[in-house]
Amino acid sequence: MRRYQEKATIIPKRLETSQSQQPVIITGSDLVGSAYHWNLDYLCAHLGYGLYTVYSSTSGKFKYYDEKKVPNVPSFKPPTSHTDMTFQDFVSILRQKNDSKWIYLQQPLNDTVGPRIEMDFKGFNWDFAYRQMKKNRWGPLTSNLLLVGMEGVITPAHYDEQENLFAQIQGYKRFLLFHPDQFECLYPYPIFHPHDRQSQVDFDEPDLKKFPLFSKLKGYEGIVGPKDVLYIPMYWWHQVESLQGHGETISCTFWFKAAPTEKVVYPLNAGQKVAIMRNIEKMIADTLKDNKNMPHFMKTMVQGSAD
Ligand SMILES: CC1(C)c2ccccc2-c2ccc(C[C@@H](CC(=O)O)C(=O)C(=O)O)cc21
Ligand SMILES: [Zn+2]
Repeated sequence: MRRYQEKATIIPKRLETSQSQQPVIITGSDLVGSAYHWNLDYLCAHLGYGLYTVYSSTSGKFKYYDEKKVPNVPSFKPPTSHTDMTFQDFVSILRQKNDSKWIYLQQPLNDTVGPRIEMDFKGFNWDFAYRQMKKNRWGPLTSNLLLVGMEGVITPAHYDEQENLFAQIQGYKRFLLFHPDQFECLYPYPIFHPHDRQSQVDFDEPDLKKFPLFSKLKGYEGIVGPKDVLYIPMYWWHQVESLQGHGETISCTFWFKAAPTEKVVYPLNAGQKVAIMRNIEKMIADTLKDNKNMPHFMKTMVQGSAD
């Protein structure tokens, strides 16, 4: 990933989250201590023969897209494809080291896994996870995603709408994180677009004519290795690269719903403004029914009141 900017703030290392919705790399939590022995052979032997969703990309970049929104953009060409296969098949493709084919397994950890994996899963440091949940007033845990990525894969810049404790089990991942207030430097796709929540800017070849504020982007950088847990606050943009030279990466995410907003306190924070922008954009799209008119309609709305 070409360095898009000279200096990035290094994500601080702590023993647990602070209540300030700031990213931290948590060390020593043993959140997934019972999975430190997970490697490809162990997972092959114990994950069972369920089918796993495996994404493939010709570019090494895995820009997520929402299949339900593809009809909204007739010209949309999916940048990745996915198939379901057994973990054993995934590992044999991974080991073919065919460098024109990049693959990335992502799969909710559910009850199809074998008894050994279930035992490891039950052995996670749930006490730590729930302590962070209570301390930060997050909502309930919604899912744990198992991720196995080929070295070099990149998940381009996007934000998620849940709080995330990202546990690294094997390999190294470089994270670039950006505060929600960097929204205008990252030019998200429209909500109705399949790439909703993703940045339109290609960090390797940024089109500064089309996206001039990208050069003003300021962010955080951190490398997570085995046993590290990164707290990715909701609405924070992140781009993730599985570092070359350290083999495949194995990660597990812990996604929590947002904390309930009791009393709205002014001034609103950047995350709240993103939520409001999303709600307004959804209302306009529902009212207009025709997504093509959205940009013009919203520009008219703003320019109309420019004077
Ligand atoms: C790219 C991929 C495999 C994917 C394809 C299709 C649908 C969803 C996803 C998805 C969701 C989460 C991640 C993990 C992480 C990025 C990373 O670690 O690479 C991240 O963004 C997060 O933890 O929030 C990765 C993926
Ligand atoms: Zn994400």
